[in-house]
Amino acid sequence: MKIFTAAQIREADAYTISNEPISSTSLMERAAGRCAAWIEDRYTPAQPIYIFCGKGNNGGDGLVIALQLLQQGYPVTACLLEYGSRASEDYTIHFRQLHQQYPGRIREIADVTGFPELPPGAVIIDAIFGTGLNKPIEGWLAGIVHKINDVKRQHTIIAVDMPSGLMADGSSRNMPVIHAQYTLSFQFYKLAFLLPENAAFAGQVHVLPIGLHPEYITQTPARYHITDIDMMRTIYQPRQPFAHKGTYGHALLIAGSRGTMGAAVLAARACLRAGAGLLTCHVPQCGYEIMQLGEPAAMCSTDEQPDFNTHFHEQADARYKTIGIGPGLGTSAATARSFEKLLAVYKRPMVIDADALNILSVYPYLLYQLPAGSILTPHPKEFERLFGSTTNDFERLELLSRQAVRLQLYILLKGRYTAIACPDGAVYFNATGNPGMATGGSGDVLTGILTGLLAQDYSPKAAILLGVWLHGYAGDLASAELSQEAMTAGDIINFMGKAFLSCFPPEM
Ligand SMILES: NC(=O)C1=CN([C@@H]2O[C@H](COP(=O)(O)OP(=O)(O)OC[C@H]3O[C@@H](n4cnc5c(N)ncnc54)[C@H](OP(=O)(O)O)[C@@H]3O)[C@@H](O)[C@H]2O)[C@@H](O)CC1
Ligand SMILES: Nc1ncnc2c1ncn2[C@@H]1O[C@H](COP(=O)(O)OP(=O)(O)O)[C@@H](O)[C@H]1O
Ligand SMILES: [K+]
Repeated sequence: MKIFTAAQIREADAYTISNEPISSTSLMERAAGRCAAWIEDRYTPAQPIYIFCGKGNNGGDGLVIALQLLQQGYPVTACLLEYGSRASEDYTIHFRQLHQQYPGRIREIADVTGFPELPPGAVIIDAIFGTGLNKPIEGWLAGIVHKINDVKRQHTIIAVDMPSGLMADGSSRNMPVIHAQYTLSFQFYKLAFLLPENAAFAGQVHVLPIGLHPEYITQTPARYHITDIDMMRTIYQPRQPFAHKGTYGHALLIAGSRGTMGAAVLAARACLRAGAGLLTCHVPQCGYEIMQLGEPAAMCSTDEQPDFNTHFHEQADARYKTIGIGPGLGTSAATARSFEKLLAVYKRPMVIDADALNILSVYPYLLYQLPAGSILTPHPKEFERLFGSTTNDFERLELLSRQAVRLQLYILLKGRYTAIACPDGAVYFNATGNPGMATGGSGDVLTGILTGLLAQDYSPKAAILLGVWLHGYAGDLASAELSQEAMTAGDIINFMGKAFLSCFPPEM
């Protein structure tokens, strides 16, 4: 699914209005009607509801929601914020209707002392600002935002289209922003919802389709995308009936050292669970039995060194469809030297994670020797070590994308919505996963999955989109059965089978 900027969303609205055609008032009624229906599905008509409206079209949505809920018998109070701006045309039209039909339900607020006394359990609807926000909220309006946030533990806050105060496409650091539990976003995600610095604002995002014109959506290029199951179904390749293990590639995993062999075992198990035909793991001598017992289906090659890997470059020949390197590897000088020699001989896209990334941050010239199309999988700290720090998440996203283009690599910045930056400048956010995956070893599992998919001849981009999706999906299945607290990285591997079956049900 494409993620459009606020300006593109305005264009999509305008395109729909002139090409569907539909009046702008009716489009607002359609959009706000979807919000009202969402609320009606969840709350009985006894539910007190306070709708805070700004004077633009987001406020207009609030008025339409008020009208519709009042017609259904909900005790709604429309709190209209009178901050001096001229009201939008559609706001004015719906204000007149509300004023005619329910004058007693309107409350005009002209400063912070006008903030209403809320009855226990009242639901707050935030329709103050949407995509039209073009500067931070200031003055007494900011006071209203703080008042709403002060009661967020006692009242559910539902934001219409966006939490007010949040910029759709830029940083809102240190600005007053509504802390919503739910955001009902029209037709698209906004980029701002997906970045960790905004974690407190949007809450659970529900994207409500409002019938914006499909022609605009397909014809307009977007730089950012969010993955979905339809995309996965175009990527996934079912196995062939006459396949043999050679069909699905031989992967080499270079991982582990004394004390971190678990990372290597997790990556190995995940690689096989992702479907690799054959897997060889290169481990230090101390890891031989651990690996053989930890994953009997993997073959094992041992290093000259007892405690860490130093001679893996001698292994890396054309037999291997791909290489995954890094989990638990260690960063000794001898390991780094072997990595450099590996890069001189091995030219297919590989997966580079954990300590292999840390080696790259100490020897950054190696970044230029990575095979084109290789995949780097940093978490935010590893990313910072590699590419430096930024002042906000939007700048970091820009840096991520710039580096992927400059180095012609795929770079995954891991997190709640893992950002997948491609060499062509596009960035995909992954939609699956949950905080149960914030547990040691989850990243090693991802490395294994990506290596396993590359071995099967998925292109790097396909392997990443599918692999990150399945990793998060398996994590979601694991958390549903085991809880976010009790699940471990190994459970993500254990649920890979159910993830495949549920995303790609086999044809009977
Ligand atoms: N037909 C359609 O297009 C549809 C639109 N829809 C809805 O419209 C929403 C976008 O509406 P919008 O463009 O009117 O912007 P909105 O967010 O209500 O702001 C209003 C104005 O406030 C001002 N302003 C900005 N920042 C400010 C600040 N900090 N403090 C004070 N004032 C500030 C600024 O005006 P300015 O001050 O620049 O003159 C801005 O223009 C969208 O999110 C969705 O909910 C849906 O109904 C679907 C159909
Ligand atoms: N809150 C979260 N929501 C979704 N996914 C998460 C969350 N926290 C962590 N993850 C995922 O778990 C993995 C953690 O990777 P990483 O930090 O490298 O772990 P480790 O180094 O312990 O293996 C990443 O793929 C990340 O996207
Ligand atoms: K809003």
